[in-house]
Amino acid sequence: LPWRLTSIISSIRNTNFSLIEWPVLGVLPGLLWNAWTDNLHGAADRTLKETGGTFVFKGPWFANMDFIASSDPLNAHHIFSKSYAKYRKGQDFKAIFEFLGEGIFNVDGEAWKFQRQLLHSILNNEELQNHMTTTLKLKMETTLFPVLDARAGAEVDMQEVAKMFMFDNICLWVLGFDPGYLSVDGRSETFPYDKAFEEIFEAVIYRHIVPRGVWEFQKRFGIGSEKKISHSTKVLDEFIYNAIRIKKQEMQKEEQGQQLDMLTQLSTDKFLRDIAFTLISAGRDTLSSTLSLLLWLVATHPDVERKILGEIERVIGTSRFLICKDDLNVLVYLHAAIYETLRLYPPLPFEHRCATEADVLPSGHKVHKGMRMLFSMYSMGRMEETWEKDCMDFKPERWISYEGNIIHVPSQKFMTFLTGPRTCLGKAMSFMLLKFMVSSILWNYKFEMVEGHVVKSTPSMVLSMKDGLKMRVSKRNV
Ligand code: HEM
Repeated sequence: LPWRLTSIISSIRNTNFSLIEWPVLGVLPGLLWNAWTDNLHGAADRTLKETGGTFVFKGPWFANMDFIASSDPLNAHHIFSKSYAKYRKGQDFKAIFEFLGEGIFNVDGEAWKFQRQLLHSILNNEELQNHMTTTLKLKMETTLFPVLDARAGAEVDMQEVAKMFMFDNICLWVLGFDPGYLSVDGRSETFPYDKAFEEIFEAVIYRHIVPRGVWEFQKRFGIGSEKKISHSTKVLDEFIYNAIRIKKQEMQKEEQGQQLDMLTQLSTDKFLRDIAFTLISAGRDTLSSTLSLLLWLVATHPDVERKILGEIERVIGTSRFLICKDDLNVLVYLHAAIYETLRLYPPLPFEHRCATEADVLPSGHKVHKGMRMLFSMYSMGRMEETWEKDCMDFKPERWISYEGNIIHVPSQKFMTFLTGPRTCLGKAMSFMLLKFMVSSILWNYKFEMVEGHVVKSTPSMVLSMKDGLKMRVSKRNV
């Protein structure tokens, strides 16, 4: 064990990971787990910086675990755009993310094309977007603001509030009903969905760092994180299937016993479940993660807060909320602050692909067929080569041109929403919703960090704060 420990530590420090003697059944996964869990994405970032942006990880020959990790923009362009056909999600991705079923994140080829077209038209529908801002405003007025009023002066975990608030909203938009998770009475212990998502997203990281055979073995016998993932998937499935059943019954009633619409007829409950699960996971965590990280960054950068408030004042005037969607276009500094948050803290910190054939990356690294590619967006947002010497500073100004417009950064350099044909379909919508929420929240409430609270990240597929975001909230005199 001491020899292995030394070799593991030196491998982690060295530029090339070559772990030939991998004690597959537990020892190394456990060590790596402990070494990395404190700041997994930070550890990956440090290693990528030391290796010039790309390294090869060699697992034992029998475990099929070799992968290339990279944060190099040229490699990003190659993998996600130029040679896109050579890099697919692949069978490993599908197995790791099996809870997404046949949803868009998990499929390639024709199935992906079909869902992309379908979701593109749904997410860009103006009527739906207007409905979303209307319900969001209503939810802020009737739930979020009363919750913040009730807790004024007390310690509030704003990450938890953001998660509950986004979960209610996303269910309203995707499933058509509001589960009422966030309420003035506080968190309901009988509401297991938040925990279920968290357990799944943490277990996904585990599935990335242990050989497939190991977690499949654990899954078969219901051991450790695999037990949690199967329980959590069941909990969420029950919730979504139930919502689909109620929705279908309502539609049937509305149609007075006639046939349901074509899509509902064509779609099986399983297909609707996969799409709903995908949209809820795509929207809930990315938006709540950005919202809480932005609140934290604003609270710890008073100059940024002052500038955001100055800009909002010019648009909102004496009301509590933005009046119309067009007002959002004027909020350039807030737009830049959101970009800056997403650069330093991408809600989805890494991406995963599988090579369908042998290839050579622009960085010179050889790729063999079936090899996994892990791409760190977290590290990419912190590269001096792209973001200059002050890359670690939170500075929304870097996104604003001399003329006062948002500077366009090519997506292979700012990859928070990915680049290439599989770019996020919810980017424009996310900016709209975030600007609408953040402007109203910051205009009405002031947030200060609770003394001594340290913000740390969890080892999860979605960037999230380990001990929450403890803040003190007070009402502003608008
Ligand atoms: C700050 C917010 C968001 C960020 C940072 C973000 C980021 C991403 C990333 C990195 C991907 C690529 C994932 C992959 O290929 O594995 C993606 C894909 C996607 N996103 Fe987002 N997302 C955000 C919000 C949303 C929202 C609100 C929706 C809609 C409800 C959405 C819908 C989608 C869809 C449907 C895809 C799949 C695209 C495809 O595979 O062709 N996203 N997003």
